Amino acid sequence: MSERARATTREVVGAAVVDDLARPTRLLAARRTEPPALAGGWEFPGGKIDPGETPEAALHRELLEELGVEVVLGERVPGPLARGRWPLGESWAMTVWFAVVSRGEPAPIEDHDELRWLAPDELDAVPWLPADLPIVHAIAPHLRAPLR
Ligand SMILES: Nc1nc2c([nH]c(=O)n2[C@H]2C[C@H](O)[C@@H](COP(=O)(O)OP(=O)(O)OP(=O)(O)O)O2)c(=O)[nH]1
Repeated sequence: MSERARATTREVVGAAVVDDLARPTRLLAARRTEPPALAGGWEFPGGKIDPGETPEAALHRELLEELGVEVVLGERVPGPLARGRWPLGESWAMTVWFAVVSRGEPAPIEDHDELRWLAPDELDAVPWLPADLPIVHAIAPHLRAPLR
């Protein structure tokens, strides 16, 4: 990453929403509706941090706006950049937390048109945004096969 890109890195937060923080068996994926270049790609719900907002507050706000849920945040999914963030192209970086829903039922209210709970063997079943693939692969070993 160039010095210029580093100087202008924009901060994004995302949630790896799972069914259970202690024994996760499913990961929630959300399909974007915009912008056109990203529409149809699957991602971690979340978004940009507003000025003056903490990353955690931004994530709670985004999940309420986008999915209509309150969550409890767990550990971060540590990425390769400073402060454990994940690169999103040249000029964006995303911090990702495991999260579990504490109130409400996730629905594609804003910015998404479909949600899917993915079991470990379904993680590759949706076309993730390219930058998200390494994050999905980092999460995969944490997911256990659901009890049937
Ligand atoms: N939220 C989210 N954004 C991602 C992911 N992967 C990825 O490349 N991105 C990109 C897409 C966008 O360029 C940027 C985040 O923007 P966003 O559109 O989600 O942010 P926002 O909800 O605050 O949007 P807005 O208010 O500016 O419209 O990061 C991901 O997993 N989750």
